[in-house]
Order: sequence, then structure tokens, then C-alpha cells
Amino acid sequence: MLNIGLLGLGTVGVGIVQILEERKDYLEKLIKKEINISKILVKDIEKIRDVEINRGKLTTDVHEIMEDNSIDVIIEVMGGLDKPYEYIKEALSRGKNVITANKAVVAKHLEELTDLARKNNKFFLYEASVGGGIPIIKPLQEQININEIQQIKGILNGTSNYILTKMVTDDLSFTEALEISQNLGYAEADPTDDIEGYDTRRKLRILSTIAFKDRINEDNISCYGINSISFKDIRNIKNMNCTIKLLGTAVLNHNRYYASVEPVILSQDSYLGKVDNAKNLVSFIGNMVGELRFFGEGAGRFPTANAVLSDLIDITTNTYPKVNLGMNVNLDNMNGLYKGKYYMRIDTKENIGDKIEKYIKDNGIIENMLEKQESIIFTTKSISKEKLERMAELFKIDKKDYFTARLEV
Ligand SMILES: NC(=O)C1=CN([C@@H]2O[C@H](COP(=O)(O)OP(=O)(O)OC[C@H]3O[C@@H](n4cnc5c(N)ncnc54)[C@H](OP(=O)(O)O)[C@@H]3O)[C@@H](O)[C@H]2O)C=CC1
Ligand SMILES: N[C@@H](CC=O)C(=O)O
Repeated sequence: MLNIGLLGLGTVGVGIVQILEERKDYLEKLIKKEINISKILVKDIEKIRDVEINRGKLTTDVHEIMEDNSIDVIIEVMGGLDKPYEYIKEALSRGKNVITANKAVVAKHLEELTDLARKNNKFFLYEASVGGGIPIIKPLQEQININEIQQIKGILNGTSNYILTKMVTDDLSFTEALEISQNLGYAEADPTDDIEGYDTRRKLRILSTIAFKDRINEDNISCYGINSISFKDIRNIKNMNCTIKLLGTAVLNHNRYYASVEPVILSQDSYLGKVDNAKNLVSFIGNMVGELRFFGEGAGRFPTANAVLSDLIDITTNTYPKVNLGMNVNLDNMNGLYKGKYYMRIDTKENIGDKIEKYIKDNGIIENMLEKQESIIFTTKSISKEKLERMAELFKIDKKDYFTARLEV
């Protein structure tokens, strides 16, 4: 019998229960064991659930799960940071395998939890933490044994991609599109993580650490979100026959790398430009294999639960590739030297438009002026993004009053 302790019965937890029910016979034949969800940790036992569940399995006391020696695998899909970290650590220390979809915890404690799992001869797997239903962690773990990975790039957040898609194609407002993506179960408990780019940054931190075999922290990744984008930006982007995506990019060149999360203006015909709604696309380039692209649902109940259960099968059939985290190559971060061409809109108050225009001309920033009315909108020459940030600071422009996006056209 394979006994599972499930931490969380929300969007993803319910998906796990439903798939396990639907595929029970097949999966039990495959792993040659009966599968049983022994206990489920929730916050509120009385809550009405999206799935029929034996109420006796629900508990608000995690000790009931941790101290149950018959439970072999803990699946953590509760979200949050401190509690799940504590529970995952305890589970591994007690000799239980752990699967999580929680990128916040994985991003913060990847090395420690991987080490702890190794010491206890257990698995710590987290396929669902990046790219929702897309298999990316396992293929990457397989490829790093043969390849030097030179680049990771992609759309890694379903919520922001859904919002941008709906703003571009259906003229929805940012708030309307965010609300729908929350109702569809894509957004984090605090959607700031999605729209400020933090969720993408966590995923890029996980992927780049595995790919570059060095610890790339969230702090090593520059991060800009989409929360100040407006209809004016969408109109301008469409006028360029382009679209906009929130991209995570990490590039390694010898011992130097840069890593960023930022909105990027792309041609509508580019492969990333065509990734719509909550879909994600992740690509990595290996020196032997070339570019590999992975595309699919980046969020949502069943795709995410599917990724969790792929880990479960790997644990029970012992088919996961040998994990090779971090060789301590001490890579140098070159973010400060990165340059690109940018689109920028500043909503000018108190008549500072002329001063800003003079500043961007005097400092060799501007390439083309697109508009100069109540907003000043322009594209830049190849510059570092910090230059634009410094200008915004100099003119005391509030973050909500300007928007920048890198031009990749
Ligand atoms: N939704 C998605 O598309 C994806 C989510 N993820 C990750 O999966 C995890 C779960 O996400 P999701 O299912 O959307 O989250 P939900 O908010 O829908 O569900 C969270 C569940 O955990 C329970 N829970 C939360 N905190 C506690 C606590 N302190 N003690 C006990 N139970 C608790 C809740 O209990 P109750 O029901 O009683 O409130 C709820 O059942 C997150 O880490 C998320 O980032 C990853 C990829 C995609
Ligand atoms: N909130 C996340 C969920 C999956 O990781 C997203 O929108 O991508």
C-alpha cells in the first residue's frame, strides 16, 4: 500500500484527488501497489469542497500526518512559505518522500531540501513548481548530464500571460483579466507575486540553478512586472504589429551570466508571441542538443496536479534521473552590464514632459518619440534598464505612472 499525506485541498489538491480516483486502477497496476490518500491537511474542515471526500481524512493538525509512520509520501500543495518549509523538512527528516508544487519554498530552500533528501535517501521532487503541467525540471535534470546549458528563456507565469493576452486580444482591462484568472485558479493567493514578476523570478531561479550548476538566487535576477501596463501601451504595441509577454531569461557565457524577468515586446509571429492565455513556453539551449522547447498549460487544477503525479510515479517506480545540483562553479553575475532597446511610457504630471524630453536627448537615451501629450512615450537606443530607472527616480515619477518593456523585434 502507498500511503499519501496530502497537505492542501485547494485548486491543485482537489485535482490530485480527482486524478488519483479516475486513474486508480491503471496507476495501481503500474506501481504494483494500492494507492491511498491517508490524511489531508486543511485550514477549515467545514469548508465545502469541489470534490467528494471522506471527512474523516481531513485534519487541521499536521502532527497527525507527520507522526503516522505508515505515510510514505507527503504531497505539499498548500502554498505559503514558512509552514510548508517546516513541514517538508520534518517529513524528509522522518524518512518520507516529498513532492511539492510550491515554488516559493523551492526557490528559497532548494539546496537545503535537496541535501536533506539526499542524506535521508529520499526524494524531494518539485516538477509542478515550474511551468504548471509542462515537464521541464525532469528533462532539464536529464540534459545537464550531457550538455552545458547556455540559455533558458520563457513565459513562466500563467496569470500574467492570461492578463496580457486578454488585454491585447479582447481589450479587457488589467483588473478584469486578473479577476478572471483568479477565478480560474491560476493566480497565487497574493496575485502580486504573479503581476510583479516574483513568481516568474522564483521559477527562473530554480531552472537556472539546475541548468548552470551554481546557486542563482532570486536576488541575482533583475525583476520587473506588468502591473503598470495601460491601454495606451497595448495600443502602441499593437500599432507596431507586436505583442507583449512577461519573459524570464537567463544566459550563461563562460563563467558569466545575466538573468532577468521583464515585459518584452515581441513580433506577433514569433514563437513566444503566439503563446496565449495561461499557456507557458520554456526553452533551453544546450551545447549538444541545441534548443529544446516545452509548451503547455502553465497553471490550473489538472495540469498542475498532473505534474505532481508524474513525480509520484517517478518516486514509486524509482525512475527519476540522478540529481546533480550545484558544482560551485562561482559564476559572475553580469546583470549590470546588460543592455537592450526599450519602450517607455511616462505619464507626465506638472509639465515635466519638456524636461524629460531634454534629458533623454542629452543622455543619448531616445531613439524615437512615439507620443508627447499627457504621456511621453518613446523607444530607446541600446541602454541598460537601470538608466531608465535612474531617470524615473530623478524626476520622482511614481512606479504606477510609468511602464517599460524591452524590445525584442
Ligand atoms: N493553482 C495553480 O495553478 C498552481 C499552483 N501551484 C502551487 O501549488 C500550491 C497550491 O496552490 P493552490 O492549490 O492554487 O492553492 P489554494 O489556495 O487553492 O489551496 C491551498 C490549500 O491549502 C490549505 N492550506 C493553506 N494554508 C494552510 C495552513 N496553514 N494549514 C492547513 N492548510 C492550509 C487550504 O485549506 P482550506 O481549503 O481549508 O482553506 C487549501 O486547501 C501553491 O504553492 C501554488 O503556488 C503551482 C503551480 C500551479
Ligand atoms: N500563479 C502561477 C501558478 C502556477 O505556477 C501562474 O499563474 O503561473
